[in-house]
Amino acid sequence: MPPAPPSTPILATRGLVSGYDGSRVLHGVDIAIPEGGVLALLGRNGVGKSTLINTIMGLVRPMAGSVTVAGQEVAGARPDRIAKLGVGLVPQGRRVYGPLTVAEHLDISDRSGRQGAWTRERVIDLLPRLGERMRNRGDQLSGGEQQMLAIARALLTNPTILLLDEPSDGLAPAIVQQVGEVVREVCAAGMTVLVVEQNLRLALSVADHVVVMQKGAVHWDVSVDEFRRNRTRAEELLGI
Ligand SMILES: Nc1ncnc2c1ncn2[C@@H]1O[C@H](COP(=O)(O)OP(=O)(O)OP(=O)(O)O)[C@@H](O)[C@H]1O
Repeated sequence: MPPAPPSTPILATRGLVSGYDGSRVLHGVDIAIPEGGVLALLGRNGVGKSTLINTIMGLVRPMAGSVTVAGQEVAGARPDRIAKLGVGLVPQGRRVYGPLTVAEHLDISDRSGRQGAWTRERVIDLLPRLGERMRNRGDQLSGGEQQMLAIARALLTNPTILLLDEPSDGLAPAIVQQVGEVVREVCAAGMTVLVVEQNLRLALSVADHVVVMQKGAVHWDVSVDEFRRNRTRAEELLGI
């Protein structure tokens, strides 16, 4: 029997070059995630992790290279088109609007997102604290609650691929653990995930694959098991 053809990754970049005002931050990045895969994107500050996520989402315009979602080329497409193809973003810094209530945030995602299995009931079931805070404004929420809201908002758009940019940033250790549990549940539900995360323990607890970036390029692309076996190299690359 001939060997089965390699399955098309659901999210892939090839030779992706991107940056700001003509200056390059990404110098030809190749990543590929199979359906249901969870990739942790690691690297020191400023290597271009957020730039990669924002370029995939269409928020930063690529200068060259390709981004494909389920085989469809989307490099240079607008963020709303990329979202419609099933890419959801939990942005760095959460981007919660102070004057809007939790319910109003969720209404916006409900209206603008795709229909699917992530209903409001399911999302509140996953994030019960938000259910208790429905009438509270964004600026009345703790950092952890804002992060939960950012995750809820993205899930309500029913993505098939979720991009998470530093979900544990600035949170107390107990809250980091809660965020980790939520991310693990979302992954266990079969979501394809690309997560940028400084908290190595959290990153390795959710991911099956690791990409370490250096200076705008992929430096190391390995399974989590291989990463754990090369602890010294990992520490050297990440400066920990
Ligand atoms: N909006 C922007 N305009 C101009 N330069 C930017 C912008 N955003 C990021 N940069 C620059 O691009 C480079 C990569 O930043 P990026 O945020 O992608 O890195 P990162 O790996 O996500 O780092 P961190 O962990 O600090 O968030 C940095 O030199 C940064 O100053």
